[in-house]
Amino acid sequence: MTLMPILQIHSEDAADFAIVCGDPKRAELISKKLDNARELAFSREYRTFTGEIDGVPILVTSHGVGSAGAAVCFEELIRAGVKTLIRVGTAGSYSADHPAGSLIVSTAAVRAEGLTRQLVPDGFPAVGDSDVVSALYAAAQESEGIVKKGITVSLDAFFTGVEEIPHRKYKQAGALAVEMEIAALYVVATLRGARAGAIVALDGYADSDLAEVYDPHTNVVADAVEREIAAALRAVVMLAGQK
Ligand SMILES: O=P(O)(O)O[C@H]1O[C@H](CO)[C@@H](O)[C@H]1O
Ligand SMILES: O=c1cc[nH]c(=O)[nH]1
Repeated sequence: MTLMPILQIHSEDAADFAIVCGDPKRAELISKKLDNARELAFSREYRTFTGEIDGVPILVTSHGVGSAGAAVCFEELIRAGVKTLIRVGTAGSYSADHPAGSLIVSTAAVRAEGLTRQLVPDGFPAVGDSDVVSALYAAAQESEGIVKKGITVSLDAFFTGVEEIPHRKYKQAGALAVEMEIAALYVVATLRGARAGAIVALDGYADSDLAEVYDPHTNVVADAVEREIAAALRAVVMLAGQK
């Protein structure tokens, strides 16, 4: 039995599946959908619950905001024994075709952050596992509302400084939305031999042309978060059945 030094969970409590999300309160919300849910640890921004969905053991852990801290969470979950990680997050949209309340399943992420540059060479892709992405997309399509799958962008900066973030170019190249941790998740999972996927609920526009006041605390976003949680849990059950 090994204690993970930062998450403060023991390897004996690990499950094959983990859902990860930025917000500790969202981790608690997800835990309430599980059978036999129990809090394992709340260390720094990392809050971990254990439980079961349709008899499948699962962990839920919050990873905080930003790739560097999130990567610590992904690394320790994998070291503890987790084999499949699913991020359930929020993101800003690049298109009025998928406004706030829509869901995006991330097939791959643009590595527009600094953490993965310290892990792998330039040009190394941040790609989701095809089985996990397919299960998430199939599960999400069972829900109401707009669901798309495609490339997302992972940034370090949430608020801009004097440097321009090339949102327009990412959008013209085909990216659908922007958030902060999927690239780290996909690179860490690939490096460590785990598999990962991600689904995000859109909470507004990130594109400078479409930008609006950022307010992720609306009913539209809360409904979308509920739908993505349900989709992620359905995907876990589907993936567990494929073994
Ligand atoms: O809602 P979460 O999972 O935190 O995801 C998004 O929200 C945070 C920014 O508000 C960043 O962590 C970003 O990736
Ligand atoms: O990183 C993020 C997350 C949600 N919405 C955004 O616009 N950006």
